[in-house]
Amino acid sequence: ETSRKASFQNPVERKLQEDDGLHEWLRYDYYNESCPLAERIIRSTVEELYGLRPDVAPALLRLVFHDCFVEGCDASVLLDHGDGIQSEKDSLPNESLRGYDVIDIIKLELEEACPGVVSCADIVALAARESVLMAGGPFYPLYTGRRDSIVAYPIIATYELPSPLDDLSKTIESFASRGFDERETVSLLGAHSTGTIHCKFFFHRLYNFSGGDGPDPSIDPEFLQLLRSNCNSIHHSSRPASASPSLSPLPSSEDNNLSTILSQDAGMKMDYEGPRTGFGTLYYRSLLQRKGLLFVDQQLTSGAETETWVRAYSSDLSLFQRDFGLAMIKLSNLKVLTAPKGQVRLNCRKVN
Ligand code: HEM
Repeated sequence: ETSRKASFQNPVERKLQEDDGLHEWLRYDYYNESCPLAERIIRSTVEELYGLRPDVAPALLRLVFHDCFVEGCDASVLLDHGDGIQSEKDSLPNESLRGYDVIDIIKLELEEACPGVVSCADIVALAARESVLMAGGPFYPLYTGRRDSIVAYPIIATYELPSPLDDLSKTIESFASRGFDERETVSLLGAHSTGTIHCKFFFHRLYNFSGGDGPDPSIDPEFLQLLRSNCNSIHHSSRPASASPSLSPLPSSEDNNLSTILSQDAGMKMDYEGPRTGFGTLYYRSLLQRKGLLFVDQQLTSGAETETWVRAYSSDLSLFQRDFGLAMIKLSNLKVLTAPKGQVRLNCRKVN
């Protein structure tokens, strides 16, 4: 047992061990005795829900990023406002975060099978892994044994989650502050191969970019026309109606053009060239064709090192899949809480 732990020991474990020695560690199959079916239940529930609503996959993938980036993978993002909790859900970067209802469904299934055993933080990490598979990405092994926080961090969520308007150096700095190098950062953004980006997040690039007269010059001209027409069409909504119930309402419409657009909930599917046909390569190829949706995406081609990785991933799917899997493992292990810290919430939206 000792040698097994030693050989799997990663920096997170080492850090935890140094802290006090009382900690349990994350390990593979943490629930193998307490809830042997846990991982299978999570997999089958995600698969089933994906069959009904394929947009659960991008929702859950984004959720693990927004959870882990803010004080670690502790399900703090799931806590509702109230009872002394100021929720992270209300912070600006989490405005269109979705999937809370999906986590509730998975949690219910697990509570039925093994009450009070499986943490919400593990559910978030494992559900994201299954979502990556559903979206056509790689499988990656994950440790389990994360515990849930008893607080939320709305200020950190507001100021430390990266913005779609960030330039490359800001993005690199932000990911470096969580231990990711440029290669890992480029691979993680490959998550933008799937899901929907609403016009409001790239609208600023289409007309008076950076206070100038014209559009963002880094956008391919034909693609610009496509984006403009997609975001201007009043009746257009690329999001199927069934996908919206857990979305925060967008700002109410006023008479000016921008608010009309915001209220229309219009957006672009990131896999607009076809679903599941290359989680990864297509995203990077589109960046090379100057067809990135978010400013932050397109910026990856503006630095020598990041551009090298964009090129590499655009042509080598297995390299991308390997790097993406490793980066997701690292993301899913950020600053976890292990026993005796934290708790296993009974309801993911509330502390016990
Ligand atoms: C610089 C870093 C990042 C920024 C600024 C960023 C920003 C955004 C924005 C603005 C959206 C659009 C949301 C909407 O229209 O409702 C989005 C969507 C998404 N992001 Fe990111 N993101 C970043 C990194 C990541 C990472 C690291 C992951 C996962 C590993 C991720 C996964 C996703 C997914 C899957 C979606 C689609 C969500 C959906 O369809 O509901 N993002 N992101």
